[in-house]
Amino acid sequence: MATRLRPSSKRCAVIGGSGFLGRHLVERLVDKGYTVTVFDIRQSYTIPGVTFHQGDLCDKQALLKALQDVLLVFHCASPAPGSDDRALFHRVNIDGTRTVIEACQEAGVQRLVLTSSASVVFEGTDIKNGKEDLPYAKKPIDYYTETKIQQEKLVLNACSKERGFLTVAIRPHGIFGPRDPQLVPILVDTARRGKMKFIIGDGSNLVDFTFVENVVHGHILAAECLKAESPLCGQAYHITNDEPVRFWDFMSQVLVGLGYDAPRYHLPYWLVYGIAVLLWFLTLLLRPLVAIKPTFTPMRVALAGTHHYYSCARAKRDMGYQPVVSLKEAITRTVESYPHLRRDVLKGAKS
Ligand SMILES: NC(=O)C1=CN([C@@H]2O[C@H](COP(=O)(O)OP(=O)(O)OC[C@H]3O[C@@H](n4cnc5c(N)ncnc54)[C@H](OP(=O)(O)O)[C@@H]3O)[C@@H](O)[C@H]2O)C=CC1
Ligand SMILES: CC(C)=CCC[C@@H](C)[C@H]1CC[C@H]2C3=C(CC[C@]12C)[C@@]1(C)CCC(=O)C[C@@H]1CC3
Repeated sequence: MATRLRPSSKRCAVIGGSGFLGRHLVERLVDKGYTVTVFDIRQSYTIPGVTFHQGDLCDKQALLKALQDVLLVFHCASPAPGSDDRALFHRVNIDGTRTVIEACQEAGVQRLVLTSSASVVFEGTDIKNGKEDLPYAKKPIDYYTETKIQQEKLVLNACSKERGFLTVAIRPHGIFGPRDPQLVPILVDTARRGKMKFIIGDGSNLVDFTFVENVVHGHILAAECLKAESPLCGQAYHITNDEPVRFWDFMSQVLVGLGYDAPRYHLPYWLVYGIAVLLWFLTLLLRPLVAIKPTFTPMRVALAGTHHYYSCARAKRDMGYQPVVSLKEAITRTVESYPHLRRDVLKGAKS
């Protein structure tokens, strides 16, 4: 007679495990001896021992198949923040997250760790050493932020010690590192089109950029500390590098590391923001005729020209979090991981 083994606490599923953060998380979990199942709309790699389930997280039946015998779930799937598709954000981040919660509860999952974002409190104005008790943004700066807020509320409100279903949300900020499809590639593309000459504002604004391995470390610590008697239940935690840096110094270090010039000329913040808003309206008006994707969206200008850095004191206190990779080492490793984006290599490929 076949005997069914009891699900192990080292068995977990990563929803969004094919993405940038998700894949780093999967790799670390495997290193730590976890048995990992990935659920994602696409499969972008293979790792021996990791099981892949390709499907849409809005499909409960597909999720239920992937969550069999799983006690711990990481949910780090989301449409890309750069997409301007409100219906898609709503469907995946809000309706889809509701489906994830229901599927977890039906499958007997005990712990759910959500990747939220520190931007849930960002309204486009300065945040200095922001704590988790800041109110959610009343006027979210884009559809991404609007739906990340709803997503986080859904997950935290689902936490129930009575039902044995515990939840926690990790709020990283400005994740970067090897294989990131956003920050470095967009930066290099902007520089190659000659648009990275200008500093928006006076250049003194401090920002958190968080190395992906620190974000992964925060997620795993949260999962391992999430117990019925722990303070983590139903709470949100900032996870950063704990080394706020001037936005334009960070950008310059990455650009110079890859052989591009650092931005030098200053432009007034409100002028650039105003132009970005005008361009955004224009793209909306022209959308039926042409699809334009402006580089400087109001969101990016706000992120580039304001202070936005967060305290991770709560994560230090409740889960003993400390960044495992310093900002200096993280930038070096990131720059080294993009040899194909170096100016000399791209120039050579063109000629
Ligand atoms: N990058 C950053 O700076 C920050 C990110 N975050 C959060 O971290 C998480 C991970 O981000 P990141 O790794 O950068 O993003 P990625 O886009 O690299 O990863 C997300 C993954 O989820 C997949 N996915 C999207 N929609 C669905 C769906 N309906 N069903 C199943 N899978 C789906 C994506 O597939 P596909 O690529 O095909 O869409 C992708 O593989 C997100 O929740 C994001 O909001 C928070 C703070 C900062
Ligand atoms: C001004 C300019 C063109 C800069 C290029 C870099 C930007 C693409 C990044 C700088 C800050 C980044 C960031 C995010 C995406 C990439 C940047 C805009 C997020 C919006 C990703 C999703 C989040 O949850 C918050 C991030 C904040 C920082």
